[in-house]
Amino acid sequence: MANLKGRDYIETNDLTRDELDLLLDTTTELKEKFHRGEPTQLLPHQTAFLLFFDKSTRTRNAFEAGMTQLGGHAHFLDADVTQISHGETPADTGKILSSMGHGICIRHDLVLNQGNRYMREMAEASDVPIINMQCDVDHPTQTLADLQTLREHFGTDLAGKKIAVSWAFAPSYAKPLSVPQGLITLMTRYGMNVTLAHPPGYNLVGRTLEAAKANASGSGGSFEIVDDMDAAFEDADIVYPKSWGVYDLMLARQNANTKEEIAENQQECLAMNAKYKDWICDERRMKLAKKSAVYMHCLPADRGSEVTDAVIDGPQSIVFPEAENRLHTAKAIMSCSMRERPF
Ligand SMILES: CC(=O)N[C@@H](CCCN)C(=O)O
Ligand SMILES: NC(=O)OP(=O)(O)O
Repeated sequence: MANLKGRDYIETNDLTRDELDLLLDTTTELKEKFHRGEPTQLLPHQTAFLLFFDKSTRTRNAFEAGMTQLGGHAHFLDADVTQISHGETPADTGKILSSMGHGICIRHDLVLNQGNRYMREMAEASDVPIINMQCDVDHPTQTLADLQTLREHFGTDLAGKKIAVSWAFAPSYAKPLSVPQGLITLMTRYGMNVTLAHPPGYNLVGRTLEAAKANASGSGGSFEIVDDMDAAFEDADIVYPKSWGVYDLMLARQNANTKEEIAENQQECLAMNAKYKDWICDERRMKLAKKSAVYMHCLPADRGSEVTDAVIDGPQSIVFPEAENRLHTAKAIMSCSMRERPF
């Protein structure tokens, strides 16, 4: 029987199907109890540290409210106001925090080759579970909530469903690559037919593409890459259009040391994005998908650029139930990793 006590949750690909299913079943149980108003104090007196290198609305609040509902406390840490900003190492930070609490949750997503490595180094040194609240490789608490939302909508057998994970135009900022990477890696585990679409230059990290291919062949699903948003939407059951940054520029950020260099990198990325303003999810494109298709987005969405108001506020959109599921999955991940099997 699957048991995740003491385990890290850094990439969904680190877990077996049974372990992922345990998290999904626990999510369902916790969600039902939440809506019935029943207590779920599975982690009394426990502390989870929430360490953020980047902004958040959903993730922070899902983990903070979630930990309160589990009977424990979530302690928010802005990396900029800790000694991390003076160079204290992930190993030392992890050792200290794990001597004072029961779990460490981290968001470190903005630069390729940094966030995932940071979490792995901290995990190596710390005695408590490390939970990835978004890194450069994966956003596994988001994609688990997405999978939960799909199971609620379509039922637990998602094999054969077509999901279009497409790049979309955004003028706001160069968004991380981790959501599309996490989606193609996880949805292919569940036998889904995953189509990834993006303009040239918006490729994803190679090892996540390899994982998606391997996962699809292992589950009887499929994985393909196209350069045309319409083709991806054709006959899809699920569309998940969202923006992400230019691969080479996201990689080059590793060498950007000053605020000015990062701002320049951001401007170059937005200038490239502006070439593809027609990559928007609008009502015409939604008609290419199945009539029964659902629209998803991790949020925040750039309204009017990534998606029209008519689509995101329309009958096919499931973005708000999807966002609510961030709470229930966060609780499932914390309770399964920070104690014995709860149910
Ligand atoms: C962290 C960030 O700024 N952007 C995130 C939003 C949260 C994840 N769904 C992104 O679009 O990937
Ligand atoms: N979807 C998501 O992770 O949102 P936040 O960036 O607001 O946490």
